[in-house]
Amino acid sequence: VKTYYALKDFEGHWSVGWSRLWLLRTQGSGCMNVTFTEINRKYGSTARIGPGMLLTSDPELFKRMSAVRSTFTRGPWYAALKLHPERDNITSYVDERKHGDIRNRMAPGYSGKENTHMEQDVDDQLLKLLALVDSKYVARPKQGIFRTMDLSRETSFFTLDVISKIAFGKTFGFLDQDDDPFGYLINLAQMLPAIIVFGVYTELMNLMKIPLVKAALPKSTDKRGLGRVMGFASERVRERFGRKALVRQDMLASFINRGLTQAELESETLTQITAGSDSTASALRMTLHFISTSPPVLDRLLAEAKAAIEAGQISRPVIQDVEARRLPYLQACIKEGLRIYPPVTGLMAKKVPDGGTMINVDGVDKFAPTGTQVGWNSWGMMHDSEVFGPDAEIFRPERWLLGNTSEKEQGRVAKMTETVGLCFGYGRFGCLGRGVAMMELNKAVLEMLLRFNFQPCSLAKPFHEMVVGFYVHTDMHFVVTERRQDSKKAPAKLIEGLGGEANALPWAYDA
Ligand code: HEM
Repeated sequence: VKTYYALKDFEGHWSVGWSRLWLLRTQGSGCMNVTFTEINRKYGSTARIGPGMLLTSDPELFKRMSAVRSTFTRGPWYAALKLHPERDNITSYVDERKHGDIRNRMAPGYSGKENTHMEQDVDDQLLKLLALVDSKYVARPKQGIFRTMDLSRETSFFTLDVISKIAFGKTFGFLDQDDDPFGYLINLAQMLPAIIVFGVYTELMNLMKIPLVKAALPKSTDKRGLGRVMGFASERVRERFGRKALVRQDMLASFINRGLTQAELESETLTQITAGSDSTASALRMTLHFISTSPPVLDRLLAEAKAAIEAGQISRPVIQDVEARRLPYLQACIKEGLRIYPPVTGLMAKKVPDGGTMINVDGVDKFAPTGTQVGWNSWGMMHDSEVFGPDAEIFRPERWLLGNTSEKEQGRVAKMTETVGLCFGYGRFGCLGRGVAMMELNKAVLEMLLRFNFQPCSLAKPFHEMVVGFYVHTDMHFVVTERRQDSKKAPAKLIEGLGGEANALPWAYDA
């Protein structure tokens, strides 16, 4: 009764003041993003979703909670992100001091400033992906070759190989084998729902101390799944220690230089892989999906790219990150892809500090007591028509281009840009891999579309989806054909605005 009354000012489903079952059912439904968005639309920008638990789609509250000097802390929800049986990792530390310390030591490695091979490593993996698509998946009907490609798998293989290459200097080999030899993706799809249950019933984390449960968790000696990937990462870590230690200039080297121990590294590398691959893969596949199913958008993007190639502004065979950031329409497409399908849908719940706090819900101040957790509704935030316009449900990159130079218009685009940046979190919890992710998207979106035409096999059901913090996409079958390189010049009206920084999302998070 006390818990119920503590949050009585906040509206929500009738049961959520008393029980966590509604939250568990919603999170397990496979479409929690949609239900959460309905809740925030119906009950206010911050609504109640469980005893002691709120949900917000309000960008201002989200920024206030994550800001560098905010007194909000991570809520118990974060403990569910502990993937290793014994050790925490950067995403799971609830203790602010420990999180701050490890973050400070890991940020330089993630930023790429100490990793001189990073861009070349991304290029190499992209070229491998392009060659694979060309040799194995391009349909050539005139030669009687009909085949399809599962974009969900290939995009995951690409981001997994990129992250392993830039992190440890060696790829997992997903693209080489064009397969998931470890059963990693299947195992991840099984683990994510468990993380959701632990996020709701955090006390269940104690089960991990039971030897039988502990034995079932992924470990580096496993032959398959997440454990096999952990094993691969552990081997790479081991190579850097001892008498004949391997010396390389990459993320791992940067972490070691900042004093991370072998044990810390083994736990962090698994997080690096899961945080760094799935999010970017889903952004890439969904952006490709939306562009290739919107012919006017595709035409305009290709026109911009071809004009830039003709003007010598794009390196071949792979565009450089800095060049991509100067293409306004490419940037608009990438931001629109992140917005329409924000890659992280987990609650990332922050905790109200001692003394409680006032939360403004659509103009009305409401009191949230100490310890209340406030979860994030990323989908609702990115589909907010107040910020993104009345057509927020539609993929329309044009919304990111300035209609005129008035202050009002600049303010509109600046507000959207700031809000879409929240896809990566904010402030002291913001994504450390944002620069890497943007580099992958800048290159892969353009180079894939310059070479290939993608046509979904089924327009009625282009893919299967399960939303469990990340997205598990399967059966995303496309017919891929070679794009004819015609030399016709692109119409000028499609390519205006080249040059400058194109309002790109910043290269790296720099607080
Ligand atoms: C489009 C791709 C990506 C998106 C949308 C994304 C989004 C996020 C979000 C929402 C958070 C948590 C924010 C919070 O707790 O409030 C996060 C944290 C993090 N991400 Fe990403 N991420 C992406 C790609 C990557 C990549 C490629 C890497 C690694 C190279 C990475 C590494 C991390 C790390 C290490 C953290 C934890 C930061 C901390 O706890 O201090 N992410 N990301």
